[in-house]
This record gives sequence, structure tokens and C-alpha cells, in this order.
Amino acid sequence: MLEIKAVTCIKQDRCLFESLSFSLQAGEIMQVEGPNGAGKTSLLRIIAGFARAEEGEICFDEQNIQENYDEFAAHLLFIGHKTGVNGQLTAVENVLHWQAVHGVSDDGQTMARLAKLGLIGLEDVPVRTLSAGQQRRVALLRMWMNNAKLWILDEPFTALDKKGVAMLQARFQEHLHAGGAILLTTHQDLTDHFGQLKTLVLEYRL
Ligand SMILES: Nc1ncnc2c1ncn2[C@@H]1O[C@H](COP(=O)(O)OP(=O)(O)OP(=O)(O)O)[C@@H](O)[C@H]1O
Repeated sequence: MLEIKAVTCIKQDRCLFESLSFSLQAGEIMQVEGPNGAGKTSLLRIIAGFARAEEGEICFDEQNIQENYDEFAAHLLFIGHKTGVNGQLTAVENVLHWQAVHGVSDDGQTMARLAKLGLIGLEDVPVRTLSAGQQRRVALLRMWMNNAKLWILDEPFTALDKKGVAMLQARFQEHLHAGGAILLTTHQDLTDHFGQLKTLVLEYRL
């Protein structure tokens, strides 16, 4: 599904990684690990096509993502470290916004999803007034309303309580069983939950 070919990234005259290559197939999950500043977010942003690598190529279904970015974007769900939620809007308004942006019609499941994520009773207040964990749950709603094959997630467990973490792990399993793939950074130990977990360790390079 995804192929990273000899990718090099330089930031502020520091080479974060050089000639990095790996692949991710349907049903696979990969955790990118490494110390603060190693380049995990930079790598995810390059793979998502938000930033350019100094060298190398990213292919999705054997096509360079930059050559047909719209096609790639239709298969991608990216949830960054910053959640991408509009704090001025309510949870329901954020859902309506995402549906409009992705051209998804309403399937009548929004309230059920809000209930699943423990957000009932909070759907009509601006998201900025919710707790950090509740705001993260609003951001994660996209995982239940999206058919993207490739999920790229930067620290998705941030601020979630134990129940939230378990719910997200269960959602990951559903996605993988449905033939999706997941690339993520997290400080959670996922080895007990995902037998098929691949890991990529980025060292901090001087
Ligand atoms: N837009 C940018 N302009 C200049 N330097 C950047 C930019 N983005 C990141 N960097 C630098 O690249 C390095 C790697 O940052 P990055 O956010 O990728 O690390 P990380 O491994 O995700 O760190 P953390 O674990 O703290 O989230 C840092 O030293 C950072 O200062």
C-alpha cells in the first residue's frame, strides 16, 4: 500500500534521517519511535505530503503521491499532534465541517458516535470549552466517519483516559481487519495489543 523510498529530511541544517526506506501493507500497523526532536512528526508530514523531503519518494499503491495528490488524499486520514478541531465550533458543527470538506453525506450516525465517545450532553458547546481529553475525542470522531485506507496519526492517545485508549485500540483493530493500514507515533506500548506491530526507531542525530 505505502512505500517510502530512500527519503532524506534536513531541518535547520540537521539531517533528521537519511535514505530511509520501508513499506506498509494492508492490515499492518507501524509505530514510529524515538526521542523528542528525532523527526517523527517531520516523517509523518512528509509521508502525508504536507512537506517535501530533500530526497526520496513516497508511493501509495505504486504511484508517487505528489504526481496524483488528490487521489492519495482521498485514501488518507491524517490526525496531527494538533487535533485539527475548530474550537469555536461545537462537536456536531465540526462533524458537519469534515463531512463537507470530504464530500461525505450524513449517514445519521453522528449522535451514536458522540455517545460512543462519551460526548453526549457536550455536543452543543464550543469544543474549546471541553477538557483536553474530550477535545481529543472530538478529533478522533473522524476515525468512525471515514473510509480512508491509510491512517497517519501523530500521538493519537494524548490526553485520553484508560477507557479512551482501549476504545481507540479496538478501533485500530477494526481498521486493520478491514484491510486498512496505520502509521503512528505514540509513547504507549502497543506490543501487547498488536501482534503484527512493526516499529521504526529514529535516533536523534546531531
Ligand atoms: N517547520 C520547521 N522548521 C524548522 N525546523 C523544524 C520544523 N519542524 C520541525 N523542525 C525541527 O526538526 C526537528 C524534529 O522535529 P519533529 O517535530 O519532527 O520531532 P519529533 O520526533 O516529532 O519530536 P517530539 O517527540 O518532540 O514530538 C526539531 O529539531 C525541530 O526543531
